[in-house]
Amino acid sequence: MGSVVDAANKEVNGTSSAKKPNVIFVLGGPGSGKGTQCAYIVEHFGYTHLSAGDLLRAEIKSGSENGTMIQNMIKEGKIVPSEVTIKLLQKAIQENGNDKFLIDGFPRNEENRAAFEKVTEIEPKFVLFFDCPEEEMERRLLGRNQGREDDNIETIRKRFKVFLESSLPVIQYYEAKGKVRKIHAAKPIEDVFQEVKAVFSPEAEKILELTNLLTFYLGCSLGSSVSKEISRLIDQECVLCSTGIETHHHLFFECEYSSSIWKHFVQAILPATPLNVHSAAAMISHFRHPSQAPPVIKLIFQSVIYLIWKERNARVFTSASTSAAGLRSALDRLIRDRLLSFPSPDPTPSLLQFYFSGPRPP
Ligand SMILES: Nc1ncnc2c1ncn2[C@@H]1O[C@H](COP(=O)(O)OP(=O)(O)O)[C@@H](O)[C@H]1O
Ligand SMILES: Nc1ccn([C@H]2C[C@H](O)[C@@H](COP(=O)(O)OP(=O)(O)O)O2)c(=O)n1
Repeated sequence: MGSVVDAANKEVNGTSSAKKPNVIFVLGGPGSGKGTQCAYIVEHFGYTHLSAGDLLRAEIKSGSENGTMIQNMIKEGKIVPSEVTIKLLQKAIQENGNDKFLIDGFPRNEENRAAFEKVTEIEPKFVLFFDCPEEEMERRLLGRNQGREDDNIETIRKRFKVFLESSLPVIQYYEAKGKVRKIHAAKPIEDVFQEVKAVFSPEAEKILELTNLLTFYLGCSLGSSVSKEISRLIDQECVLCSTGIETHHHLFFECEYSSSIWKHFVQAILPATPLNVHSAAAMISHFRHPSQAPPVIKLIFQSVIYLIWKERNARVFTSASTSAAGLRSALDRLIRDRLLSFPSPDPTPSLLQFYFSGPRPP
């Protein structure tokens, strides 16, 4: 049976308990510079580069039974069936000792994306998207000079069409999940890499972690002003307790002020004070009975995270502050208002009645 932490990992990352490699999808139109930048990332950040196109071309060369089919599809600028490409990617991942991969040129359509997720249960950490105008990509492809059969103007135009119709929707899918890191790719190689480097910096990692955390709890993707504000949340003193460094873990879970808010719900509704993002997620996913519990618990988590974040911002920007007791009352009101707007489930008691079986603020 999986542990609570396993379940939490699954809830947060969409992965099962087995250690999954860290995957970044590298997407962009043909000739946007994906392969070129991947080589730099490998050198600077220790990733292994897997190019779906290179794996397919190697498969043609190897004389495999699929070779002719793959060759014909590439010549036409079409996308090879997912099962073929995914098998090659899986094999390459398994044969490699590394645990972090740049998967370049994949997923190229919705079928690629859904099949990869289903087969591997891997959710990318983020998607690096090289945004480049068509004229520039065309110029680069015509000058690429690697002897590729598909770098001729007729096939290039077909590949552009496939990119717009099939690949852009995949990027939009990840955009809605807050996972796309867009790079302006029309600049000289070194300048593009400066932008890429910023995405891989330790600071960016912390921002990514916190953005994912807030997106997960608030159940929506975050606006750019929130993302900008999150980027400030690094290595400065916590404004709620003034005794710790304001990492996301500290701010939402460890801080005395925040943990006193969580404690308010312990025993009656929550089994314990959540110590971190994983235990919080595990609590949500493990409360299956009674049926009223999961939505109420999810709402409690969203509301606590939301109000702690709001309180933190009020202190940073307006110097106004609310005591922990005041915040607990505001929280109680917020939760009751939200529960009143939920449709009543059958059978009774309602979500609100379930919530009232918990503690009242002092
Ligand atoms: N920023 C850039 N400016 C000019 N040429 C570039 C740039 N990035 C890549 N190239 C060149 O453009 C061509 C296509 O780049 P490549 O990395 O193979 O693109 P992709 O993998 O996206 O198809 C290559 O010949 C490469 O040397
Ligand atoms: N996921 C993928 C990736 C590439 N392919 C095929 C179809 C693409 O036109 C070719 C070339 O892809 P590759 O990523 O090497 O090159 P470009 O980004 O088009 O320059 O390979 C595929 O069918 N499925």
